[in-house]
Formats: sequence, C-alpha cells, structure tokens
Amino acid sequence: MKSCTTTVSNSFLSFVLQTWNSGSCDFAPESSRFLRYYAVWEINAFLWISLITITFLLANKLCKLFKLWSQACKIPGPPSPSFYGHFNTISKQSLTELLSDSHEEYGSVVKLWLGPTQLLVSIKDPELIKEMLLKAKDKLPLTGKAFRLAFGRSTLFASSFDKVEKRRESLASELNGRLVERASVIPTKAIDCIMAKLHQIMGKGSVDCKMASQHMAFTLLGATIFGDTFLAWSKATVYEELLMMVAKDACFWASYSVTPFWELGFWRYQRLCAKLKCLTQDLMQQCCKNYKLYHDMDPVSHDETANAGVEATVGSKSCSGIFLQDNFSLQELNGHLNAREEPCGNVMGLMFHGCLTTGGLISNMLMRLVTHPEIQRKIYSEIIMAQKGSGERDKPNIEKMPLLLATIYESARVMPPGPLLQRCSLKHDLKLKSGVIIPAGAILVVPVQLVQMDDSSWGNDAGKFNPYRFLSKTEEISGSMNMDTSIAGRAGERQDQSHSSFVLNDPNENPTFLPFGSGTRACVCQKFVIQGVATLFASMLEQYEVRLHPRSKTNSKPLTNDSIFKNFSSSKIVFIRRSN
Ligand code: HEM
Repeated sequence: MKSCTTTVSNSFLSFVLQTWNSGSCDFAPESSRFLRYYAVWEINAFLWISLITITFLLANKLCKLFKLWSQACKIPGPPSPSFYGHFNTISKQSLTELLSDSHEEYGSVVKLWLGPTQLLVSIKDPELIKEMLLKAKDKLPLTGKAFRLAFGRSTLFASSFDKVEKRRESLASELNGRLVERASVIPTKAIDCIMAKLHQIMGKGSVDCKMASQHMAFTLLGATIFGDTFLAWSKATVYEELLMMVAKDACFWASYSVTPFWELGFWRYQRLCAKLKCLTQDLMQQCCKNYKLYHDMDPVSHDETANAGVEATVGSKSCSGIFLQDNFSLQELNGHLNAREEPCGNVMGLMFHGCLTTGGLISNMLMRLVTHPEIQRKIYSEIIMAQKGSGERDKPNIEKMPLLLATIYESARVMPPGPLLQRCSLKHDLKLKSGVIIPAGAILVVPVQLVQMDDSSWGNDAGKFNPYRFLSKTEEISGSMNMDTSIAGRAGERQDQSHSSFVLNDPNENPTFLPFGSGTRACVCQKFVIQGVATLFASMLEQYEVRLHPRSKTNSKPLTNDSIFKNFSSSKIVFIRRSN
C-alpha cells in the first residue's frame, strides 16, 4: 500500500482505501478486496477517459488549425512578416491604409494574419460584398463580448445571429413603421434642450465639435427612446458621462481572451457598468410611471401632466418616447426576458451603439457644413422654402429638403461612422460564388471607407464632398411635366444648381453605399436615424448658422479612421443665432 503513495493519483487512491479500511464497515475480506479492485479500476478508467478526451480535443484543434492554414493559403494576401502576422504592422499603420495597399496589390479579396490562429479576410468587390453580407450572419465574438461585459446578456448585438434574429425583426418593424413618423416630432423638442445647453457652454466662447455632436446624439436618442421623461431627467448629464466612459473601455476589456477578474481596473469598469444599469432602471421606472399617469388621465389633461417638469425647457406638446407607444414598451424591447437576459441590456446597448454612431455622423455633418458654407446657405434656403409651404414649426417637412438629406448621405459616404464592417461565420465555411472559400471563424471585413471612396463605383470625383451626387435634377417642361435627370457622375452639370429643383435618389441603390451595413445584420435604424438627424439639422439650421471658430484649424481632407472615437473632430465651432 505504501508503494502506491508515490504518484499523485495513487496517493488519492490510497486515501480512499485507507478511509475504507479504517471505517466502521463490516465487509468480509473478499468483498473488501473486490471493492478495492473496483475502485482502482474506476479511477484508472476515469484517468484514461480524461486523457483520451483531452487528446481528442487537442487533435481536433490541431486539425482545425491545419484546415485554416490550408484554406487560407488559397486566399491571396501579403506574406506574414512574423509569428504574430500583421498585428505589429497594424499598430504602426492604420488598418484601412494597410488594406488599401493590399487590395491594390492582391485584388478584391485579401487575407491578413493577425496571429497564428486569427485570420482576417477583407472584401472590396461590390458583388462579393453583397453576397458575403447576406451569407455571413454572425458578428465577431469580440463585439458580442464587449456588449455582454458592459450591459449583460441581451438579444441585440450578440455575436450569434440565432440570438438576435427575433429582436431585430420586432425592432425593425416597429421603427420602420409608424415610429418613423414620430421621429420628426421628437427632435424639435430635443433641439430646444440641446440649444439651451450649447448656449450655456457658448457663454465661454465656442464649443468643441466632438462634445457638441456627442451631446446632440445623446439627447436625440434619449428623447426618442424615453420621451419627455428623459428631457426632464435630472441625471441625464451623469448618464451621458458614464455611457461615454463605458464606451471608451468596452473593447479593451473584451479583448482579453480570459476575463481579467484579477485586474483592479476591470472591477472599476464593472462598477461603472453597474451604475449605468441602475440609472437606466431608474429612468425606465420613471418612464413607466409617467406613461401610466398619462394614460390614467382624461384625454383633455394629457398634455398638462406629461409636461409637468418639462415645460420649462421644452415646448408644449407631450411625447412619450418611441418605445412607450401602445404595444411596444421598453419592457417589450427587452423581450420576454429569459433567465439569462439582463433587464435593461438591450436599452443600454441601443443607447451605446446609437450615441456613438449618431454622434459620429452629426460631428461629420457639422464639419462639412462649416467647411462648405455655400451648401449650408442652400440648405437654409431649402428649409425656409419648405417651411413656407407647410407653416408648421413643430414638424419640419424634411421630404421637401432633398439637399439636406443628400448632405447627410454624402457625409456618411465620405466618412462613415464605422470605417470597417465586420462579420463572421462562426460554424460554417463561407463559399462565395467566385470560388473563394473562407474558413469558419475568420474575421470578415469590408473596408467601407475604401469602398465608398472608390472611383469605379462613385465616379472620378469620388474623393470630393459633393451632396449633389445623390440628387436628380427635375426640369419643368411646358409648366406641367417633370423630367428626372440623374446628375450623379456628371461633374459639369453640378455647377449650375441654383435655379433647378432636385429629387433625392435612393442611396441604397448603389451597393457600395454601406455606412449602415447591408444584408442579414444591417442596421435596423437607418431610415429612422436619417429622419431624426435631418429633423435635428432642419430645426437647428433654421435658427442658427454654424461657423468654424476663427482660431480653430480643420483638416478638410477626410482622415482615415480606424475607430469611431477618432471620428469626432476636435475643432471648435460657434452657433450664431439668425436675426429673422
Ligand atoms: C448614424 C447612425 C448609425 C449608424 C451609422 C449605424 C450603423 C450600423 C452598422 C454599420 C451596423 C452593422 C451593420 C452590418 O454589420 O451590416 C449596425 C447595426 C445595428 N444598428 Fe446601427 N447605426 C446607427 C444608429 C443606430 C441607432 C440610432 C440604432 C437604434 C436606436 C441602431 C440600431 C442598430 C441595431 C439594432 C443593429 C443590429 C445589431 C445586430 O444585428 O446585432 N443603429 N448599425
């Protein structure tokens, strides 16, 4: 027995047997010997099974790795400079620039190694992009992890398509249905709040474009989701700060392959996330209380009550926020919660994604307006003309503002809020019609910035900011008939736009217009965002002219941006109240 104690497993065995021998059992010597053999046999079997399972798992991993390497060999791309692939190159050079060089040299599908097991495949050809965005339904595990660490489990923004499919559908049908109609009412109230805040800040001189845009996006989205309650909420400023702090570190903590429970910083981050969650719950409770109050009242007094506490800052009409309408409540957005779902995960996720992307778009729009004052002047005339037609201040008629809409599209084209679209096929290899096979688990990217600036899709002036590319001229013939002439791609004709009227082309007709993605995981809010941002700018430009602060420098050449945080310009701008 003593000789058995030399190995770890045997010492465990002897412990078991000794316990048996010294126990109070009255086994006969044969049965106790049988039990001893049986125990030895069981433990040996357990160790063998463990060994075989681990070997099988390792062999499986190794096979997958060989398969990945052999499939990746067939995809063209620059040779890997080291064991870590192009990872070090990317930290020195922007990924978009590296992809631009690689596509030029190796064609429309290129691979880069981000490590021995991490393959990135970039696609630039419009047809292949369309096919890939339809077929690759998953998002990178890193994206899903960033959302999960920050906001808990949710049914939007998860990596696997199966988890998000249902919630995407319900959100899309609600947003693209009657809520789009409301998107034009909400910003009018939000804009008063935004301008009140900007005026406070501008008392000190100018405002930082990045800060102003972030605040506009936050207020616009908050008012849209939560309604009047949000505009009157005393903790909105703290909420905004917290959201931005969480956003800044989300990807960093998700990038650890093992969640770093040992890091103090991680727990500090988790405390921020918990605070954000408490605030979201507080806001949602207030919304529900106000909603109940509003619905328990007789219809005549609705407006008075819903505006209690809001009247000081915003107009007179009440609005209850998009998700508190009839059958689509905030609770419903979070789903029929299952045990593994966080109560406000979806709402926080939407605020997070919506604020960053919409903030990026607004910042970009503001910078285009200050660097192209002639376009701003024309948009202003368009707003005044449209207003004369309808006479309603509370609801700017953005359908009559094609130049404003085209400027938003063009801003999103020249500098999309996210420079790369990323997808993944987690379980299956992806076979494209061209014959290329992309192994399961590879990171698939579309370099949106390159694709949207490509001469072959956008004409020779693809690198220029020109909103008129999204417009068609309508010429009046014999005073009655309208004839559409597409002016996209005709640089000469674009010079004389002052006396013509225009209609907006559908930007999604061009398959390389991708600021909102496309295919299975495309943004469900495109229509809604465009309408909201257009109404925001229509209300704002009607009252204010935006100018660059005289001492501020701009870089009118779009920067290549690898992160949406870099997308905010830090130029100083001023809002000058119009005299009329
Ligand atoms: C300028 C503003 C926005 C831009 C540029 C934008 C862009 C995007 C992009 C590029 C994607 C991924 C598309 C793909 O992979 O094909 C996406 C997904 C999504 N966006 Fe947006 N977005 C914006 C605002 C919003 C807002 C305001 C909301 C909602 C309040 C929203 C909700 C979503 C949702 C639910 C998804 C799908 C997530 C998934 O399938 O996991 N977006 N967006």
